[in-house]
Amino acid sequence: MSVAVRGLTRRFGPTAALRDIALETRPGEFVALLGPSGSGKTTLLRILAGLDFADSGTVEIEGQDMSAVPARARRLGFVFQNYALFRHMSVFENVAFGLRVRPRAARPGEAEIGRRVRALLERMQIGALERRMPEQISGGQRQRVALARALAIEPRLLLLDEPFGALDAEVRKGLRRWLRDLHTEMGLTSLFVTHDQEEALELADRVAVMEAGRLVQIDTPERLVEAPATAFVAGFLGHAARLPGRLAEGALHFGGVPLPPLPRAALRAAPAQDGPVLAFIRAHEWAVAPAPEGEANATLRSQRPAGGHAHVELDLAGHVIEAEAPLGLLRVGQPCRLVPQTARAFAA
Ligand SMILES: Nc1ncnc2c1ncn2[C@@H]1O[C@H](COP(=O)(O)OP(=O)(O)OP(=O)(O)O)[C@@H](O)[C@H]1O
Repeated sequence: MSVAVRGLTRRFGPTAALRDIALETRPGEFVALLGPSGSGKTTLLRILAGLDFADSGTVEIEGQDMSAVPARARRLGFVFQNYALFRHMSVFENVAFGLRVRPRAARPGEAEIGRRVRALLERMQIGALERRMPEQISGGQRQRVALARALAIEPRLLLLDEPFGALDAEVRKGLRRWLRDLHTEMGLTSLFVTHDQEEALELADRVAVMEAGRLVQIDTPERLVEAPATAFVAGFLGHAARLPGRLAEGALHFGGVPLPPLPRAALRAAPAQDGPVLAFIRAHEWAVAPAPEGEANATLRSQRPAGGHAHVELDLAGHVIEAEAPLGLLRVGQPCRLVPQTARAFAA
Protein backbone atom coordinates (compact mmCIF):
# COMPACT_ATOMS: atom_id res chain seq x y z
CA MET A 1 0.00 0.00 0.00
CA SER A 2 1.52 3.32 -0.98
CA VAL A 3 0.75 6.68 0.60
CA ALA A 4 1.52 10.02 -1.05
CA VAL A 5 1.12 13.28 0.83
CA ARG A 6 1.71 16.56 -0.97
CA GLY A 7 1.75 20.16 0.23
CA LEU A 8 -0.11 19.34 3.45
CA THR A 9 -0.75 22.32 5.69
CA ARG A 10 -2.78 22.47 8.90
CA ARG A 11 -3.23 25.41 11.27
CA PHE A 12 -4.87 25.52 14.67
CA GLY A 13 -5.51 29.24 15.20
CA PRO A 14 -2.05 30.81 15.38
CA THR A 15 -0.25 27.44 15.46
CA ALA A 16 1.02 25.98 12.19
CA ALA A 17 0.83 22.27 13.11
CA LEU A 18 1.88 21.14 9.61
CA ARG A 19 3.74 23.22 7.04
CA ASP A 20 3.91 22.01 3.45
CA ILE A 21 4.49 18.33 4.23
CA ALA A 22 5.49 16.00 1.40
CA LEU A 23 5.86 12.29 2.10
CA GLU A 24 5.71 9.16 -0.05
CA THR A 25 5.83 5.64 1.28
CA ARG A 26 6.37 2.46 -0.69
CA PRO A 27 4.22 -0.65 -0.36
CA GLY A 28 5.45 -2.84 2.49
CA GLU A 29 7.48 -0.06 4.04
CA PHE A 30 7.71 0.67 7.76
CA VAL A 31 8.07 4.42 8.22
CA ALA A 32 8.60 6.11 11.60
CA LEU A 33 7.55 9.72 12.19
CA LEU A 34 10.05 11.01 14.72
CA GLY A 35 10.13 14.42 16.35
CA PRO A 36 9.84 16.31 19.61
CA SER A 37 6.54 17.00 21.33
CA GLY A 38 4.36 19.36 19.30
CA SER A 39 6.19 18.85 15.99
CA GLY A 40 3.02 17.69 14.21
CA LYS A 41 3.35 13.90 14.17
CA THR A 42 -0.10 13.11 15.54
CA THR A 43 -1.75 15.75 13.36
CA LEU A 44 -0.24 14.15 10.25
CA LEU A 45 -1.39 10.68 11.31
CA ARG A 46 -4.91 11.91 12.09
CA ILE A 47 -5.19 13.51 8.67
CA LEU A 48 -4.04 10.27 7.00
CA ALA A 49 -6.67 8.40 9.00
CA GLY A 50 -9.43 10.84 8.01
CA LEU A 51 -9.96 11.98 11.62
CA ASP A 52 -8.83 15.52 10.81
CA PHE A 53 -8.58 17.57 7.63
CA ALA A 54 -5.80 19.62 6.10
CA ASP A 55 -6.21 23.29 5.18
CA SER A 56 -4.46 22.57 1.91
CA GLY A 57 -2.62 19.74 0.20
CA THR A 58 -3.58 16.21 -0.80
CA VAL A 59 -3.47 12.68 0.61
CA GLU A 60 -3.48 9.72 -1.77
CA ILE A 61 -3.62 6.11 -0.69
CA GLU A 62 -2.77 3.66 -3.45
CA GLY A 63 -3.14 6.43 -5.98
CA GLN A 64 -6.68 7.32 -4.80
CA ASP A 65 -7.37 10.83 -3.55
CA MET A 66 -8.74 10.63 0.01
CA SER A 67 -10.29 14.08 0.34
CA ALA A 68 -13.85 12.80 -0.10
CA VAL A 69 -13.32 9.40 1.56
CA PRO A 70 -14.54 9.24 5.18
CA ALA A 71 -12.41 7.58 7.88
CA ARG A 72 -14.54 4.42 7.99
CA ALA A 73 -14.17 3.79 4.28
CA ARG A 74 -10.37 4.15 4.25
CA ARG A 75 -9.73 0.61 5.56
CA LEU A 76 -6.96 1.72 7.86
CA GLY A 77 -5.85 0.16 11.12
CA PHE A 78 -5.28 2.82 13.78
CA VAL A 79 -3.73 2.32 17.22
CA PHE A 80 -3.49 5.19 19.67
CA GLN A 81 -1.24 5.65 22.65
CA ASN A 82 -3.84 4.99 25.32
CA TYR A 83 -5.10 1.63 23.92
CA ALA A 84 -8.72 2.86 23.90
CA LEU A 85 -10.19 -0.60 24.27
CA PHE A 86 -13.93 -0.83 24.92
CA ARG A 87 -13.99 -1.46 28.66
CA HIS A 88 -17.36 -3.17 28.72
CA MET A 89 -16.39 -5.68 26.00
CA SER A 90 -14.31 -8.85 26.31
CA VAL A 91 -11.03 -9.21 24.49
CA PHE A 92 -12.81 -11.25 21.83
CA GLU A 93 -15.55 -8.65 21.35
CA ASN A 94 -13.04 -5.82 21.17
CA VAL A 95 -11.27 -7.52 18.29
CA ALA A 96 -14.52 -8.50 16.58
CA PHE A 97 -15.89 -4.96 16.78
CA GLY A 98 -14.56 -3.69 13.46
CA LEU A 99 -16.09 -6.64 11.63
CA ARG A 100 -19.49 -6.40 13.36
CA VAL A 101 -20.01 -2.72 12.50
CA ARG A 102 -19.49 -3.26 8.79
CA PRO A 103 -22.45 -2.68 6.49
CA ARG A 104 -24.53 -5.86 6.24
CA ALA A 105 -23.34 -6.78 2.76
CA ALA A 106 -19.68 -6.70 3.79
CA ARG A 107 -20.14 -8.25 7.24
CA PRO A 108 -18.74 -11.77 7.69
CA GLY A 109 -20.95 -14.43 9.35
CA GLU A 110 -20.55 -15.34 13.05
CA ALA A 111 -18.46 -18.44 12.28
CA GLU A 112 -16.14 -16.44 10.05
CA ILE A 113 -15.80 -13.65 12.67
CA GLY A 114 -14.92 -16.27 15.31
CA ARG A 115 -12.35 -17.85 13.05
CA ARG A 116 -10.70 -14.54 12.16
CA VAL A 117 -10.65 -13.17 15.70
CA ARG A 118 -9.16 -16.38 17.13
CA ALA A 119 -6.52 -16.55 14.41
CA LEU A 120 -5.48 -12.99 15.23
CA LEU A 121 -5.42 -13.57 18.99
CA GLU A 122 -3.24 -16.63 18.40
CA ARG A 123 -0.90 -14.62 16.26
CA MET A 124 -0.69 -11.97 18.99
CA GLN A 125 0.07 -14.77 21.50
CA ILE A 126 -2.97 -13.89 23.61
CA GLY A 127 -5.29 -16.69 22.51
CA ALA A 128 -5.98 -17.73 26.11
CA LEU A 129 -7.31 -14.29 27.07
CA GLU A 130 -10.31 -14.03 24.77
CA ARG A 131 -12.93 -14.07 27.53
CA ARG A 132 -11.17 -11.59 29.81
CA MET A 133 -12.21 -7.98 30.16
CA PRO A 134 -9.64 -5.22 29.44
CA GLU A 135 -9.05 -4.47 33.13
CA GLN A 136 -8.13 -8.12 33.72
CA ILE A 137 -5.09 -8.08 31.43
CA SER A 138 -1.71 -6.33 31.53
CA GLY A 139 -0.74 -3.16 29.66
CA GLY A 140 1.34 -5.09 27.13
CA GLN A 141 -1.53 -7.53 26.57
CA ARG A 142 -3.96 -4.63 26.11
CA GLN A 143 -1.64 -3.22 23.53
CA ARG A 144 -1.72 -6.50 21.64
CA VAL A 145 -5.52 -6.52 21.79
CA ALA A 146 -5.57 -2.98 20.38
CA LEU A 147 -3.34 -4.12 17.52
CA ALA A 148 -5.45 -7.23 16.91
CA ARG A 149 -8.53 -5.00 16.74
CA ALA A 150 -6.83 -2.72 14.23
CA LEU A 151 -5.74 -5.69 12.11
CA ALA A 152 -9.10 -7.49 12.19
CA ILE A 153 -10.49 -5.37 9.40
CA GLU A 154 -7.51 -6.38 7.20
CA PRO A 155 -6.32 -2.81 6.85
CA ARG A 156 -4.49 -1.51 3.81
CA LEU A 157 -2.34 0.61 6.02
CA LEU A 158 -1.50 0.46 9.72
CA LEU A 159 -1.18 3.79 11.57
CA LEU A 160 0.34 3.66 15.04
CA ASP A 161 0.54 6.66 17.36
CA GLU A 162 3.07 5.95 20.13
CA PRO A 163 1.43 2.58 20.69
CA PHE A 164 3.95 1.59 23.35
CA GLY A 165 4.10 4.99 25.03
CA ALA A 166 2.61 3.91 28.33
CA LEU A 167 4.66 0.74 28.75
CA ASP A 168 7.90 0.19 30.62
CA ALA A 169 11.18 -0.07 28.70
CA GLU A 170 11.52 -3.87 28.75
CA VAL A 171 7.98 -4.64 27.61
CA ARG A 172 8.36 -1.95 25.00
CA LYS A 173 11.49 -3.52 23.56
CA GLY A 174 9.85 -6.94 23.31
CA LEU A 175 6.73 -5.56 21.63
CA ARG A 176 8.82 -3.52 19.23
CA ARG A 177 10.57 -6.57 17.76
CA TRP A 178 7.35 -8.47 17.69
CA LEU A 179 5.63 -5.61 15.82
CA ARG A 180 8.42 -5.47 13.26
CA ASP A 181 8.05 -9.22 12.60
CA LEU A 182 4.28 -8.92 12.39
CA HIS A 183 4.59 -6.08 9.89
CA THR A 184 6.82 -8.22 7.66
CA GLU A 185 4.79 -11.42 8.00
CA MET A 186 1.48 -9.73 7.22
CA GLY A 187 2.89 -7.66 4.36
CA LEU A 188 1.64 -4.44 5.94
CA THR A 189 2.56 -0.86 5.16
CA SER A 190 2.93 0.93 8.49
CA LEU A 191 3.40 4.47 9.74
CA PHE A 192 4.54 4.72 13.32
CA VAL A 193 4.71 7.89 15.43
CA THR A 194 7.34 8.07 18.15
CA HIS A 195 9.52 10.58 19.92
CA ASP A 196 11.97 7.83 20.91
CA GLN A 197 14.88 7.81 18.48
CA GLU A 198 16.02 4.31 19.40
CA GLU A 199 12.58 2.96 18.70
CA ALA A 200 12.49 4.72 15.32
CA LEU A 201 15.99 3.63 14.31
CA GLU A 202 15.41 0.03 15.34
CA LEU A 203 12.00 -0.44 13.75
CA ALA A 204 11.78 1.63 10.63
CA ASP A 205 12.92 1.15 7.05
CA ARG A 206 12.91 4.93 6.82
CA VAL A 207 12.53 7.63 9.45
CA ALA A 208 10.82 10.96 8.76
CA VAL A 209 12.12 13.59 11.18
CA MET A 210 9.69 16.39 12.03
CA GLU A 211 10.53 19.78 13.49
CA ALA A 212 7.92 22.44 14.23
CA GLY A 213 5.44 21.24 11.60
CA ARG A 214 8.02 20.57 8.89
CA LEU A 215 9.36 17.26 7.65
CA VAL A 216 13.07 18.05 7.68
CA GLN A 217 14.56 14.76 6.50
CA ILE A 218 13.33 11.31 5.50
CA ASP A 219 15.99 8.64 5.16
CA THR A 220 17.11 5.19 6.23
CA PRO A 221 18.31 4.98 9.85
CA GLU A 222 21.92 4.61 8.63
CA ARG A 223 21.75 7.70 6.42
CA LEU A 224 20.06 9.79 9.11
CA VAL A 225 22.78 9.01 11.61
CA GLU A 226 25.64 9.27 9.11
CA ALA A 227 24.42 12.22 7.09
CA PRO A 228 22.02 14.42 9.07
CA ALA A 229 20.75 17.16 6.76
CA THR A 230 20.43 19.91 9.36
CA ALA A 231 21.73 20.90 12.79
CA PHE A 232 18.34 19.94 14.23
CA VAL A 233 18.60 16.35 12.92
CA ALA A 234 22.24 16.07 14.03
CA GLY A 235 21.26 17.24 17.51
CA PHE A 236 18.13 15.10 17.77
CA LEU A 237 19.72 11.81 16.71
CA GLY A 238 22.82 10.01 17.86
CA HIS A 239 23.48 11.66 21.24
CA ALA A 240 26.05 14.18 20.04
CA ALA A 241 27.74 16.92 22.07
CA ARG A 242 26.85 20.34 20.67
CA LEU A 243 29.55 23.01 20.77
CA PRO A 244 29.67 26.47 19.25
CA GLY A 245 32.57 27.13 16.90
CA ARG A 246 33.81 29.05 13.88
CA LEU A 247 35.09 27.93 10.50
CA ALA A 248 38.12 29.97 9.44
CA GLU A 249 41.49 29.44 7.77
CA GLY A 250 40.73 25.85 6.75
CA ALA A 251 39.80 24.64 10.24
CA LEU A 252 37.03 24.46 12.82
CA HIS A 253 37.93 26.57 15.86
CA PHE A 254 36.17 26.07 19.18
CA GLY A 255 35.82 29.54 20.64
CA GLY A 256 34.80 29.20 24.27
CA VAL A 257 36.17 25.71 24.98
CA PRO A 258 39.82 24.61 25.26
CA LEU A 259 39.96 22.25 22.26
CA PRO A 260 42.52 22.27 19.45
CA PRO A 261 41.20 23.35 16.01
CA LEU A 262 40.03 20.53 13.70
CA PRO A 263 41.20 20.81 10.08
CA ARG A 264 38.35 21.03 7.55
CA ALA A 265 39.57 17.78 5.96
CA ALA A 266 38.74 15.93 9.21
CA LEU A 267 35.12 17.14 9.29
CA ARG A 268 32.32 14.81 8.18
CA ALA A 269 30.08 17.74 7.23
CA ALA A 270 30.61 21.49 7.02
CA PRO A 271 29.18 24.50 5.18
CA ALA A 272 31.32 25.72 2.27
CA GLN A 273 31.44 29.25 3.71
CA ASP A 274 33.56 30.28 6.68
CA GLY A 275 31.67 31.71 9.66
CA PRO A 276 29.99 30.73 12.95
CA VAL A 277 28.81 27.12 13.23
CA LEU A 278 27.34 24.61 15.62
CA ALA A 279 29.53 21.51 15.86
CA PHE A 280 28.20 18.06 16.75
CA ILE A 281 30.53 15.36 18.08
CA ARG A 282 29.41 11.85 19.08
CA ALA A 283 30.77 9.79 21.96
CA HIS A 284 32.94 7.53 19.77
CA GLU A 285 34.36 10.52 17.90
CA TRP A 286 36.49 11.71 20.84
CA ALA A 287 39.96 10.56 21.86
CA VAL A 288 40.40 10.71 25.63
CA ALA A 289 43.47 9.94 27.74
CA PRO A 290 44.80 10.77 31.23
CA ALA A 291 46.94 13.91 31.14
CA PRO A 292 49.17 15.94 33.49
CA GLU A 293 47.62 19.16 34.85
CA GLY A 294 49.22 21.44 32.24
CA GLU A 295 47.91 19.45 29.26
CA ALA A 296 44.52 18.44 30.63
CA ASN A 297 41.41 20.23 29.34
CA ALA A 298 38.71 18.13 31.03
CA THR A 299 37.90 16.18 34.20
CA LEU A 300 36.26 12.76 34.41
CA ARG A 301 32.85 13.08 36.10
CA SER A 302 31.65 9.48 35.90
CA GLN A 303 32.04 6.22 34.05
CA ARG A 304 30.23 2.94 33.58
CA PRO A 305 31.03 -0.18 31.59
CA ALA A 306 29.21 -0.41 28.24
CA GLY A 307 30.07 -3.46 26.16
CA GLY A 308 33.82 -3.81 25.81
CA HIS A 309 34.62 -0.21 26.80
CA ALA A 310 33.77 2.40 29.41
CA HIS A 311 31.16 5.05 28.69
CA VAL A 312 32.59 8.18 30.32
CA GLU A 313 31.26 11.65 31.11
CA LEU A 314 33.71 14.53 31.27
CA ASP A 315 33.47 18.16 32.24
CA LEU A 316 34.98 20.29 29.46
CA ALA A 317 34.89 23.92 30.63
CA GLY A 318 31.30 23.52 31.83
CA HIS A 319 30.12 21.33 28.91
CA VAL A 320 29.25 17.72 29.73
CA ILE A 321 30.90 15.51 27.12
CA GLU A 322 30.11 11.82 26.62
CA ALA A 323 32.95 9.72 25.26
CA GLU A 324 34.29 6.18 25.14
CA ALA A 325 37.49 4.99 26.81
CA PRO A 326 39.20 1.63 27.35
CA LEU A 327 37.93 -0.11 30.49
CA GLY A 328 40.05 0.67 33.55
CA LEU A 329 42.03 3.50 31.90
CA LEU A 330 40.50 6.41 33.81
CA ARG A 331 39.22 7.13 37.30
CA VAL A 332 36.62 9.63 38.47
CA GLY A 333 38.09 13.10 39.20
CA GLN A 334 41.11 12.50 36.99
CA PRO A 335 42.37 15.30 34.72
CA CYS A 336 42.14 14.18 31.08
CA ARG A 337 42.92 15.40 27.60
CA LEU A 338 39.93 15.33 25.31
CA VAL A 339 40.43 15.79 21.54
CA PRO A 340 37.78 15.49 18.83
CA GLN A 341 38.76 13.25 15.90
CA THR A 342 35.96 14.52 13.69
CA ALA A 343 32.79 16.63 13.86
CA ARG A 344 29.79 17.70 11.83
CA ALA A 345 29.39 21.45 11.51
CA PHE A 346 26.26 23.40 10.49
CA ALA A 347 26.02 27.13 9.88
CA ALA A 348 24.80 28.80 13.06
N1 LIG B 1 -7.06 20.33 18.27
C1 LIG B 1 -6.05 21.20 18.41
N2 LIG B 1 -6.30 22.49 18.72
C2 LIG B 1 -5.29 23.40 18.84
N3 LIG B 1 -4.00 23.10 18.67
C3 LIG B 1 -3.67 21.82 18.36
C4 LIG B 1 -4.69 20.81 18.22
N4 LIG B 1 -4.08 19.65 17.92
C5 LIG B 1 -2.76 19.92 17.86
N5 LIG B 1 -2.52 21.22 18.13
C6 LIG B 1 -1.19 21.89 18.12
O1 LIG B 1 -0.53 21.53 16.91
C7 LIG B 1 0.85 21.27 17.15
C8 LIG B 1 1.18 19.85 16.69
O2 LIG B 1 0.53 18.94 17.54
P1 LIG B 1 0.69 17.36 17.40
O3 LIG B 1 -0.21 16.71 18.40
O4 LIG B 1 0.51 16.97 15.98
O5 LIG B 1 2.22 17.15 17.82
P2 LIG B 1 3.02 15.80 18.13
O6 LIG B 1 4.29 15.92 17.39
O7 LIG B 1 2.17 14.62 17.86
O8 LIG B 1 3.29 15.96 19.69
P3 LIG B 1 3.38 14.86 20.87
O9 LIG B 1 4.66 14.10 20.64
O10 LIG B 1 3.44 15.72 22.10
O11 LIG B 1 2.15 14.01 20.78
C9 LIG B 1 1.07 21.50 18.62
O12 LIG B 1 1.57 22.82 18.78
C10 LIG B 1 -0.31 21.38 19.23
O13 LIG B 1 -0.42 22.14 20.40
